Amino acid sequence: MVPPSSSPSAAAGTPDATTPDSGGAPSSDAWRTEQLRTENAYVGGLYDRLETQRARAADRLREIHLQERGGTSQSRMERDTLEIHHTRRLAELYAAEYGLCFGRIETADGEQQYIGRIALADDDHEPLLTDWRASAAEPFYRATPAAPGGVTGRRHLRSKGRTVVDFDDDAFGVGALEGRESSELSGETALLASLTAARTGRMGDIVSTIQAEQDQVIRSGLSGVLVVQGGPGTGKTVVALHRAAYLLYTHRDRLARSGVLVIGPNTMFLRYIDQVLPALGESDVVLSSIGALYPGVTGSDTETPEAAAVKGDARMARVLADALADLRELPEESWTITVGRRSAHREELVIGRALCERAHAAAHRTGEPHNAARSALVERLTSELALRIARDRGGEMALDDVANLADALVDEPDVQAVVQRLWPPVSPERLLTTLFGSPELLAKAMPDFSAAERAALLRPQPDPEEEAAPWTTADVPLLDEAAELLGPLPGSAATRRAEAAAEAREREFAKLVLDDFGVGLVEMDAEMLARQYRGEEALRPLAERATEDRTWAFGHVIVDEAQELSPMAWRLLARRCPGRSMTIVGDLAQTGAPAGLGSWGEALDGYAAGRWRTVELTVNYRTPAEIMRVTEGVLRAVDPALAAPRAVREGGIRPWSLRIPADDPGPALRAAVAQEIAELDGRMAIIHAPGAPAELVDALAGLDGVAVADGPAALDSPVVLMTAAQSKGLEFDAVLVVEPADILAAHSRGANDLYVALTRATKRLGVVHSRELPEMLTGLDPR
Ligand SMILES: Nc1ncnc2c1ncn2[C@@H]1O[C@H](COP(=O)(O)OP(=O)(O)OP(=O)(O)O)[C@@H](O)[C@H]1O
Repeated sequence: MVPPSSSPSAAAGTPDATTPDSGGAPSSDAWRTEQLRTENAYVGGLYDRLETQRARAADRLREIHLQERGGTSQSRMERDTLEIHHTRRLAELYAAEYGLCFGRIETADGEQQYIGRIALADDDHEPLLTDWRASAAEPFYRATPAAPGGVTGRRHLRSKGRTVVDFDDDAFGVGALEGRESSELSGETALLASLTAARTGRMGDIVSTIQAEQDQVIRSGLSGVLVVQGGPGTGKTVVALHRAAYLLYTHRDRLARSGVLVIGPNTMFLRYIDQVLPALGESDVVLSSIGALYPGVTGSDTETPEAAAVKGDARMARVLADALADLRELPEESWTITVGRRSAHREELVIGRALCERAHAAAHRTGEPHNAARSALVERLTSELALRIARDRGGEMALDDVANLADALVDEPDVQAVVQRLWPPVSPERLLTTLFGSPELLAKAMPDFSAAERAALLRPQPDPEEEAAPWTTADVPLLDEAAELLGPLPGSAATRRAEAAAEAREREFAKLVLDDFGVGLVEMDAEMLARQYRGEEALRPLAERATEDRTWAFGHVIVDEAQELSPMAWRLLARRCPGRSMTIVGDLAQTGAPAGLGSWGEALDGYAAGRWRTVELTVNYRTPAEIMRVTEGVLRAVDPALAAPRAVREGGIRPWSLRIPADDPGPALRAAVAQEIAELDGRMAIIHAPGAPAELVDALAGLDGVAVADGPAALDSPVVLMTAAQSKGLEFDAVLVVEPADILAAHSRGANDLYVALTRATKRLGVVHSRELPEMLTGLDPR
């Protein structure tokens, strides 16, 4: 319970708490101290209430745990469901600890409403705290001095632990204070404090300082495809994650069953963002990169840009279908086989091309994927052969006998060999390996690609004794496309794994059932068992179930750095989101991938024509104005028509450049890095062109805290060495760009990569070079 002295009505009792009484000025120490005392009393009451709620949820959980494990399976299921519910609630209540309440609004009628991470009410259901996602909280984020929408005052609270240590007031309308400059930023002081705080290697949430244009994106409707275009640092990533939390809150019934998928460019980025949603109390979200969307495979980033571009090309869908068609043989004229080798009815059969074509047609007519359609081919082939045998034997043969004969033919080795040639069972892995290993097949299936493009895909057939080359990220959409064409392969490793897991779960469930009813006492109806089993299955965490299932249909898909996705990756995502409820977040100026996008229509017109809308974010929260000025020429080189987002602040630190000797760059580079480390408060990235950074690593060897970005954990180091492509989506207090001319020259989208590298810093930017500085880089102070 909130203590009476600090109840909402008591706080409202100071009619305009955001303005001073007649004796004080808004910034007078006495007035601020008094305001802080009032706010602390209220917020203290909210924490008491939070504790009460936690204790209640913990008690409920304890009661559930104390219940006998016995009872019917139905009652155990109910118990498990309740356990999940209360565990989740408890997690939510704990996640809300930090910054539980971060602001309040006041309306003309004197009503005050406190806004926080979750909703809290007293025992009479009187609201004490409004959840930031509730529609009632919208004015807190949307009100501006120009469009206050009934809000007369807004206060942002800043806390340390459970104590409110400061607050900022935005004044509106009639209550606006004279002489105070009105800013279009909401909670400016809190915002700037958060933007200039030292980075930790993990993205944090921004619930307390979401800006109006960002709030519109977050609360945009669920259906259709929302494209959020915005330059570097405009908050696209953080906004997309808050949108996931908002959508799960607002459409819980729909999305809790199907889940939300968030796609990021690589595992390092996923690690960078992975604490945002848990901090907002959300767990039914799957974070993945495209390279991890095919169960059982983790795509590596070892692809050449040429191969990645070809593999991402939309025409590859047809190439795979043609390559598959090529694996289905037809005889030139006929094949002759022997059946009944071990019986008295040994006979030779001629299987002509026309029969094989009819069998192929029967399989195609099913409309099933390749592996599933095989049985129709077998049926057609064996029944025609059985009829022929019956006719050849003369005399009448009962229909049942013909059917039995057809069944027997299925097991004939020669018939099986024919079926194998006509319609071999194929796994996605085998289809790709066969295609990439055969210049002839590549030439046949890819007539409209150049010889160089076909050569980019060629790789040696793996020696059966040796481990095959690992699959790459660009292979994953192809594997998925192939899986769609082929359907599951009975007996494949992936199917066996899934079957084994399912069997284990079924056994566990069957054991429960037997425990309930006793062996042999009750005959369970199979359908009932299955229903019960599906119930158990639903209790497994959604993220686990969705990740294992290639055919999972997500309720909403969020794609970050979406400009990097190839047409084949878009096809894969469209399959994962048949309802086309998506949020697409990106910046066409930052496209670095060879198969990446030139326009949003390229990706979306094919899947969601007339169902996608675009919004633009225009303010750069990350990069100070001094650094953005350095990037102006680079952005022009990317595309003269593009406009940079407006930097929200000057940083006060001039970006610099340092020329180092070309013949022995090591010592000077090391000295420059050491100097930056000495200045560093937070995290730093040293960004270089693609290729082995051996000399960089050598030069920096022994410097404290320097790590190579070879995995997500590298972000825990104070200083990370990475390529421009790896730095996409990340941010650091300081950035050192090494040899920008090499980044520019690395590939056709080098300017885009350089733009990305230069815009990663929140405070300091240095450029170290031994070659000429590219002319497009201006505004650097030479050291
Ligand atoms: N309203 C806000 N309050 C506090 N911090 C914010 C706000 N909006 C953005 N930021 C911060 O600005 C930084 C940039 O945000 P984010 O990474 O989401 O931008 P982005 O548009 O995805 O950038 P890029 O395209 O360059 O990767 C992050 O540190 C983010 O937390």
